Amino acid sequence: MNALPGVILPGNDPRQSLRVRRFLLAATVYGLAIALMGLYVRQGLLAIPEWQFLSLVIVLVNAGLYALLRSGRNERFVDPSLTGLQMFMVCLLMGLTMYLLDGGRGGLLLLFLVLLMFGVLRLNARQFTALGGFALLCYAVAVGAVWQQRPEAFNAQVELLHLVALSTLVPCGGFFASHVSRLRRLLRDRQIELQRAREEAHDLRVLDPLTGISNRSAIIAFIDQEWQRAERLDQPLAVIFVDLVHFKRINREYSHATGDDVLREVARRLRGCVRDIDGLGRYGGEEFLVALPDADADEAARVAERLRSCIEGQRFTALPVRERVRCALGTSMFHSSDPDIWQAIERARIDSESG
Ligand SMILES: Nc1nc2c(ncn2[C@@H]2O[C@H](COP(=O)(O)OP(=O)(O)OP(=O)(O)O)[C@@H](O)[C@H]2O)c(=O)[nH]1
Repeated sequence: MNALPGVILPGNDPRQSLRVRRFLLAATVYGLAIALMGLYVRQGLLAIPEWQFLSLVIVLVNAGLYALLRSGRNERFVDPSLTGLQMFMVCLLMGLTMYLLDGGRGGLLLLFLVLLMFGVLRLNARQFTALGGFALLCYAVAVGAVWQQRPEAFNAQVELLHLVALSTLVPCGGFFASHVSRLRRLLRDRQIELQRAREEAHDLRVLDPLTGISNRSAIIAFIDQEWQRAERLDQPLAVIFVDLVHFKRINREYSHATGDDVLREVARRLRGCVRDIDGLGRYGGEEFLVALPDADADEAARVAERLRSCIEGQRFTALPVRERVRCALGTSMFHSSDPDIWQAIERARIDSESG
């Protein structure tokens, strides 16, 4: 079965693959029906040319459906699983088979019922009831035609029983279809919830809850990755250490909540001052790190000045007009002689203290 993906099944699309798998299962049942018809031929209930004709029609219908699914053209249909179309073909093929048989319709009818039950997997109760009604109609038309044209091949009592048995499929299948479609909805809701929970867990893992930018471990991981890339491509990598000066006083004079607002606003301004490819993270309480891939020392100094004016140049709405937030910035370049990223970060921190 492992060799199937890519050859018989579309290997790169799990939903298409599931549709083709389901189709192949139904095609196997058709294969069984053709084999069973061979027994009918031996019993004299079906003529050889009619068996060949039925087999050819079944093979052509299935080849067409497979080509639609495998080429991806099914995606253009309202229901890309083609369940409605497949069920429609089941009803027509069942009608044709029942018409051509001279007796023993019950046995093959069972296999067609199995094929109809595939509809339960995709159709809702209303659609399945309509399908069951259409199946009944096809059967009734087929045996009605036998009664008209070959009365010797028609047994009223048996056909009546078949029709009654077929009619029980409608409510039973409808019940299963509604149950399965409820389960499908439930599964979809659970998948959405799971996806949301995954995203939240990811955010909790990598984002700083106060500022929404990368947390310490995420910015360190980013720098580590960029450092390896810079080494490989022989490109420069700069880091800027940003420390808010006397932040303790802001907390003390205007409250911790005001301090939080200032930190959030600082993070927002920093984000607005760097490129999308640059890394920005909260390193500690009032300390931030900015990583600049492919930036040399001059570029890092220019960015540092821009960051300073972003923070110091405008007032913070959480603070009185006269109050300004000051910052100390330090820059550093990563060297290939550094044993790890911490040396460059430490150099930037020391640089911020001396500045
Ligand atoms: N509001 C708020 N304050 C924080 C947060 N994290 C750390 N701080 C505060 O930041 C201050 C950091 O103090 P220090 O390390 O002495 O830094 P500073 O007061 O800016 O002094 P210098 O860096 O030496 O200029 C402390 O008062 C912490 O309580 C936070 O999430 N929210």
